[in-house]
Amino acid sequence: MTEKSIIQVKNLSKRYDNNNQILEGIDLEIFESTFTVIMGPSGAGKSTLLQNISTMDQPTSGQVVFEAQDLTKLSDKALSRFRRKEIGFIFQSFNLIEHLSVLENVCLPGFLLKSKSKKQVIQRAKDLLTGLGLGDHANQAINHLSGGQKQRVAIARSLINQPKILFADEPTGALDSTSGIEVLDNLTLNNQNGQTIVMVTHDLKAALRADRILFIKDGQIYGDRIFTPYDASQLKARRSEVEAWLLEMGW
Ligand SMILES: Nc1ncnc2c1ncn2[C@@H]1O[C@H](COP(=O)(O)OP(=O)(O)OP(=O)(O)O)[C@@H](O)[C@H]1O
Repeated sequence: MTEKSIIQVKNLSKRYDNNNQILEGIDLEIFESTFTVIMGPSGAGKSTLLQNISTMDQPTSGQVVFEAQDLTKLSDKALSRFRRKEIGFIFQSFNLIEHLSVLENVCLPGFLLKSKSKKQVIQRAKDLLTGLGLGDHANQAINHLSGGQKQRVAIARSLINQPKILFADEPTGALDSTSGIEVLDNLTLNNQNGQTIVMVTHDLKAALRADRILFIKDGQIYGDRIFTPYDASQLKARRSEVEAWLLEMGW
């Protein structure tokens, strides 16, 4: 695991309008090229934490620092550019645009960022789709794809602008087991190539891919454990190790 910090979360709290305190005084660092998984009981605040770290939502108090900038202080315009340029996001429900083709979906964030020519964006999109086994589907309509294919399109879209961090909220939650494994294999491969990933999941198979697991309980970080990087040949031993720790956490 590298020790270069990419995001620092300082004393972050989140309270919704109905006044419930969801997250309380979270301090956390995410390190470059790591694969961090966030687990914990339903309603513990996992997605809220992900949304607040990734700037999809604003904390009630505290800081989220990225390259010496406090993201909670950015203007809407700066925040919007930050999101396009520096982060990718994958959702359980894919969030693809149904009336655009596969290729158009993947290219869209690249066209919006405008840091590369259209030709370069299209070429990168095609390369990403090929790498994800979707090279032959570029011109297909989204609604002709399976769930697993849709999630792989979403991965390609999330990577189009070479984000510093990829956030994923239950990316395998709506998939059958085989498609889920394909998506996890793609995420693992990207991580092995240096992509920093932070993923919320309930799925033990997904959690096994992590080199760090945060366990959230009652809006706080209850457990934070480093594991060796994922190695498919050591799956059985890893499963026992992760499962034992999660049981200790009360999973
Ligand atoms: N926009 C919102 N307004 C009010 N309360 C909210 C909002 N979003 C989430 N909550 C509440 O915050 C708490 C934490 O929700 P969150 O989705 O972060 O939990 P989670 O750990 O991801 O749960 P799950 O595993 O069930 O998805 C829950 O009680 C939820 O009802």
